[in-house]
Amino acid sequence: MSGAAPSLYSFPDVESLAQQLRKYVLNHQNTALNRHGSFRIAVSGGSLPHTLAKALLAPGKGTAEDTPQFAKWEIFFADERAVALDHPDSNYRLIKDELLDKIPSSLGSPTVHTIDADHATDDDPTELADLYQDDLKRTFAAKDSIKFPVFDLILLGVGPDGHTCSLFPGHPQLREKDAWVVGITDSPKPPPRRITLTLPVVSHAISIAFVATGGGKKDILRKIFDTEEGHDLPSGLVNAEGGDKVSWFSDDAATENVSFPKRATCIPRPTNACLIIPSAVTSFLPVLKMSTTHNDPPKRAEERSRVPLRQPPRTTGISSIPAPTFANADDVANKRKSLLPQRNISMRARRTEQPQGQVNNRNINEEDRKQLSSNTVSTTQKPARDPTPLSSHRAGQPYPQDTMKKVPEAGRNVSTTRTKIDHGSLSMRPRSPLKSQQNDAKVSAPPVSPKKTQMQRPSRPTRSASLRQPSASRVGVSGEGKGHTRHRSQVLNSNTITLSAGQATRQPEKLGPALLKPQQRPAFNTFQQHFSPKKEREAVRLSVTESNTRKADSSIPASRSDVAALQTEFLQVYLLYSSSMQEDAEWRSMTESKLRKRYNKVASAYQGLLAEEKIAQRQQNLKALHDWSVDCDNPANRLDFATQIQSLSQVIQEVAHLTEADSGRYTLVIEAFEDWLAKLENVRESRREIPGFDMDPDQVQFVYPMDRAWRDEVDALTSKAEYCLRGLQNLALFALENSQHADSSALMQIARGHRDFLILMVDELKAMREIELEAVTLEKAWVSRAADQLHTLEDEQPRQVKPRQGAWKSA
Ligand SMILES: O=C1O[C@H](COP(=O)(O)O)[C@@H](O)[C@H](O)[C@H]1O
Repeated sequence: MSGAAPSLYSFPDVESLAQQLRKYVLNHQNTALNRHGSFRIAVSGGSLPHTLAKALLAPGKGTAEDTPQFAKWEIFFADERAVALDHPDSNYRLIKDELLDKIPSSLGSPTVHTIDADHATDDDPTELADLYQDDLKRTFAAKDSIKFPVFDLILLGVGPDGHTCSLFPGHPQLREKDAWVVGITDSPKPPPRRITLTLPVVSHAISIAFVATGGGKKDILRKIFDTEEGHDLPSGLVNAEGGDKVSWFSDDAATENVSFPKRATCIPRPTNACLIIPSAVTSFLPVLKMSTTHNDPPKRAEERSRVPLRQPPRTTGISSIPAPTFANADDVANKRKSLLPQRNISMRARRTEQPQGQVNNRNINEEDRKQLSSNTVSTTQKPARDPTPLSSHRAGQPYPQDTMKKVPEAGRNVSTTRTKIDHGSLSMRPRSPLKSQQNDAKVSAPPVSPKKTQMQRPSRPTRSASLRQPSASRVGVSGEGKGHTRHRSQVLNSNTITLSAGQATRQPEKLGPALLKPQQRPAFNTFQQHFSPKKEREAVRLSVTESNTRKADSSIPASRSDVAALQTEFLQVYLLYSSSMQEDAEWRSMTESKLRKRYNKVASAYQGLLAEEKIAQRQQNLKALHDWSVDCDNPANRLDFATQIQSLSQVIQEVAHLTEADSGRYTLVIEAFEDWLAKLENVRESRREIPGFDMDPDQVQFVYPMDRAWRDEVDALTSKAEYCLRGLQNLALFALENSQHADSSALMQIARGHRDFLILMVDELKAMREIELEAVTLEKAWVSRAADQLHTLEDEQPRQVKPRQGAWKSA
């Protein structure tokens, strides 16, 4: 159980939902392709295919990120009805009609994993489920045993009863802990026989998305998200198990009754936090230890280590080196244990005995294996673990004639991609685990599943030259004095020896006895080459006694073996770097998601408080209004309730007009006064700088009084404000000022706010008038003093020029 909550997205309509779903799916596609080169998705039936088709077939932006790369898709079914593939109830047929048949050829064809058509109508769907599980194993556990497959994305629907996949409320299959796929015969929704992925498989997916639209889903969504009961429903269990890996894409009609916090936009989860490795590097990158997802619940760490790692490239050459997929010794030990799902014995009691053909197949495989061993693996040979003819087939490509047969067509000319397994042919299809164990007891042949430990290792001479191990004769052929660092497993210690070609001599202190017989050096395996933990390294110093080819450029590695070793170094550094990058990205995304959750929690708590506050405020207002109206009935009040309300509303309106920014009358008189005050300050400042009356008379500045219009306007506004104030103060409402309800009501606060504002307005208007009068008086005094001083001066030193008449005289 993850503990974190799923995301519930609610969009106004299916169109906007489809847009976001497209982004979400393609985001997962791109991440998956970067991680392992294919996109492994499971889809449901019901209403989902229609919405999915709307999302994926819509014209995109034309960018690579916004383009479905169907050729790299592996489509599985989250559940399937046990009916023929062309039956109207078939989920395959549904997705085929809605989506597959409509994919433009330019986007490629997905590989679609259908149920086995031959068993689709069996009375008991157990075999059908097992065969589908086998198909999953071929994709997810081709190389290694794993506990559960890890889908890149599972798209689910939800029924009105809360079922998802074909997991129905209260059904015993909900408790399945080991099997990947189970059959049911008693589905409450027709048809009764079905197969379905199990709950642990669903919850192991990297991401899980439900698509639920329309008013028909509103009750079940409310139940799932808002009630205790909903947590036990199959879809509620997916929420609980998947936690924040789960996203719900719904429309407003479906979420109408849900109180659980909804989101209106889908923020794509940073699933592409993984390092994007250039394809040039991945082509020879031995393994990228991939954390399946940063969302895996921590308690599954042990399981996580078993999930399939990066798929090996399918080409040979340097990329054909078998990639070890276990990071440590424990894992290697684990590898020997079967982690494949073990079906509960009682459930399997009904199963028929393993047909004899299975044993034959094993013999054939064994023969085949021997033949493979005797062959030299060429650089163009397919790796032994590559899909056999039984592996899934790409839509649109021809099927191998001998290993499949066409599935009946559902009205259109589309062939299914399910391969038909011919038990008489060379079959590597692993049986279900229990069967395998039973057969292992009967047959001494090795298990059919091509486990890596049993696989033919490509013979060294044919491996790509660039990664070929240095042969004894090549060890010494290194750059002149340019030994490079190697892992100890690569370095052959010896006393000084002259190599067979007589070309290089090792320094005695660097070489151990092992090099005395360099040819007996244990065969180097590719696991060591790439995965030996970095050991203490020593530079191999070579004293080259003869070099006919390396003189030109000592910076170029001496031989292919040097190149191989350098590549190894590079890859190890690269792996270290990439894993630290990935850890960092995972940490960031985890922190981000924690923060987001915390933020959402606070935000939704705040929203809740606001809503409560609103309700409380409304009640207080109603109460205050009521009390006010009651008070108005008091004969002491001259005005009736209606008149008082009107009077309050007039005041509110008047104040709003007067104070309007830029054009309100009160605003304008204030602005004019502030300008005048600024000039007054300037004049005073200039007089402070040149004290007394020493100033050149032409430079003298004077303070002019405000004009008459301004004074009249101030007086008029003062009267208006006083009038409004009187109107307000006459309201009976203020008699309730100390009453418990009315006092804190918005109504009272508004009335009180206006009253206080008007009081301040009157005060301010009066203050402006007084300041202006005082300033003018002071100015007159200053001018008269200046005039007196001038006369005195003139009497003492008669001047030629009489001072100009002061402008103040005109004031
Ligand atoms: O029977 C099924 O129903 C569910 C829900 O279908 P919907 O039409 O209500 O969306 C579906 O997810 C499942 O695949 C299908 O088999």
